[in-house]
Amino acid sequence: MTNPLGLEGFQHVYSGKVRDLYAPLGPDGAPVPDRLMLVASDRISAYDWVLDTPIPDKGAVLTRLSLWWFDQLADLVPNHVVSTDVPAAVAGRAVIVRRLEMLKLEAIARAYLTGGGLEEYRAKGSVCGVPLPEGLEDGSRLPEPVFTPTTKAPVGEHDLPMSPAEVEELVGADVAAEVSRLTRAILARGNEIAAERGILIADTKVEFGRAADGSGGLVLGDEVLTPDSSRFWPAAAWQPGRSQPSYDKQFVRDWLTSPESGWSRSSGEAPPPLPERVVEQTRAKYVEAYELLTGETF
Ligand SMILES: N#Cc1c(N)ncnc1-c1cnn(Cc2cccc(F)c2)c1
Repeated sequence: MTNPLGLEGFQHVYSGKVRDLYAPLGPDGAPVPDRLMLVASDRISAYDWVLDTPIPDKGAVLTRLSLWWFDQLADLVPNHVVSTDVPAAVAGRAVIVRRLEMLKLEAIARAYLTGGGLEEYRAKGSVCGVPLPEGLEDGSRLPEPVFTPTTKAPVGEHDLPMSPAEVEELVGADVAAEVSRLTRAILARGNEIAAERGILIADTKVEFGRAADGSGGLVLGDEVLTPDSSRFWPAAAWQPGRSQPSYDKQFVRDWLTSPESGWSRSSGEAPPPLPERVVEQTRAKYVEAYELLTGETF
């Protein structure tokens, strides 16, 4: 398996849209059994495309934000973070984590109604089997966060909504209830903190695993409450009844859908490279979100 970043002592395991997974190698050249390294790239995706143009520092900003959230949530749930002692080539945007047996589901919670949840609500008056009040619109705040899990689809396929019964069949009733409780609690805590700082987190996707030896309970893996795993909205612009502007991707979306880009979503062609001003505006939004939420300077 090729090693895209040429990281000595690491074996490339998997590449997602914007992140990569590596296995640290031991002195014998074999993967260290209970460790992985998550690397966040500067890649950005929009309209289901990974864009050609990187956003400088995006990987580092989102890594630092996720680490900060793991700390804010440590009283709620243990996490997989081991250290940030990583190769210089990925310093600041990679994390050494405990290797877990990951649950085969995307644990999603929604605090505001939009996207796929809104579509289901409009069709059924409920989301993932949870009845919702009448009269909700795009962007409506839900009475409390709703657990709306999906499958982890193979690459190139779409994740599918899971009913409570399907989650219980997959992981058992007790673990299903705990995953639901924790996912909703993480989003509620995230919004308690973010709303004070001008950001609404409409929904979020987290991943849980269990220690490989089966000991202990659920461990929070992956990344947590970043603009890549969650919908971030500027609180000041919140207006139910329309599509909400994205905190971090609106400059990209606006340019790609403007005549200036010469691109059409329906063309099936890859989007063109982003102009430098859009790159700089987008980088600034990631840094702004990090600094507002954490109170730290990037
Ligand atoms: N986190 C975590 C994790 C863990 N602690 N133990 C075992 N497996 C995983 C794991 C497997 N896939 N992913 C998703 C993912 C994340 C980051 C980059 C990617 F390319 C892909 C996470």
